[in-house]
Amino acid sequence: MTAAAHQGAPVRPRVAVLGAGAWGSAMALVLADAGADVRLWARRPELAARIGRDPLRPQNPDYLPGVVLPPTVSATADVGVALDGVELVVLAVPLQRLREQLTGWAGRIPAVPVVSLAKGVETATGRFATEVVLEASGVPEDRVVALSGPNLAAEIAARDPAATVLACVDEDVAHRVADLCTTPVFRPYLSTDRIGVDIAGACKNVVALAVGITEGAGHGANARAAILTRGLAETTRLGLALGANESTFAGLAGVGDLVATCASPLSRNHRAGIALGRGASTAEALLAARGTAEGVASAPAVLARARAAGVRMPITVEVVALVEGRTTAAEGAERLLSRTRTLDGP
Ligand SMILES: NC(=O)C1=CN([C@@H]2O[C@H](COP(=O)(O)OP(=O)(O)OC[C@H]3O[C@@H](n4cnc5c(N)ncnc54)[C@H](O)[C@@H]3O)[C@@H](O)[C@H]2O)C=CC1
Ligand SMILES: O=C(CO)COP(=O)(O)O
Repeated sequence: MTAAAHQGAPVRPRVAVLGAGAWGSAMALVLADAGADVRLWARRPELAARIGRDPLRPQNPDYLPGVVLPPTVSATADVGVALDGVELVVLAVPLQRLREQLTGWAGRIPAVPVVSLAKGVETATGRFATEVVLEASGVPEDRVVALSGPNLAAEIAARDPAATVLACVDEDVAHRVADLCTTPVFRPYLSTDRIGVDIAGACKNVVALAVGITEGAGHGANARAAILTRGLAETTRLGLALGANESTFAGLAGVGDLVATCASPLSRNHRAGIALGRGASTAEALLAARGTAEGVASAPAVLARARAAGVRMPITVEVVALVEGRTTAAEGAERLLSRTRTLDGP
């Protein structure tokens, strides 16, 4: 027993956040505010050193400029140090890099809940984020939790109020994770529809690109709302085909995240979409995003998954064509508007 525990001081749970980009760093702040000692793992030793230069005022200016993290966040580039004695592991690595990292950490992840923060589809396999976690880590399904919702990292790091969804097939595990990350301004809701939450998060990035494209092409609020709503309809269609619950798409991880991402200039996918709509190349749009815009890599994989399931996703089709340089925003809009008349809804 430590001296602190012996004297009755509360013992802070220890948690690991693996990935020190914007979202990993913001979640480290939330977990620390909720009472945890957080080990934030950065792939690059120089980033870990920069974050921890002043241990009383840790900062990650490259990803969260102007934000001082709580002193109970410590950074390391040694994953063994990060994982030592933790009650929770949070994965905050961009999706296209997640499998290689998890494979490298094989056998090192302790038997605790593992939370996946990524939103996307792996291009090589068509797998959604928690499917990659399950396959590459060997962690059983009842310990894998998808966290997703309207959660722009900069707003969370500024302690602006927000809600999110924690989805796990075992609701008790989602409750345990919620206990570790609830703060006065960060409120988790629970779900058992892990795959639905994953699908919603991946597809909203593609829809955010489409809304940005519409905006960049100079169209107004009506057009943007049409793309958002019909984007949600095709996302729901895919979800239903893959076994998700329809209600998930009407919740925080569905319409909630779409509204936040499609409305906010903080969204990297939104910014990339605006650039594409103005005629930028995909490479230029990725630079304009200033950070990971998962929708660009994920869109073709979402479409492949939809086609394999026999699901129509006309907006995603046009995003993919534009990202692959096969069409223009104007041609895409014309095709979408001239499609065969159909019923509203998914
Ligand atoms: N930033 C946000 O507001 C939110 C992001 N997300 C999701 O979280 C995931 C991570 O995004 P962000 O932290 O925002 O990205 P980011 O662009 O801010 O940072 C990505 C981080 O990953 C690191 N990285 C790159 N390759 C890596 C590798 N092979 N192994 C380990 N780390 C590597 C980068 O150095 C950087 O530190 C994405 O899937 C994103 O969609 C979800 C909700 C909110
Ligand atoms: O997922 C997000 C907000 O919920 C962040 O969106 P971007 O990845 O587009 O910045």
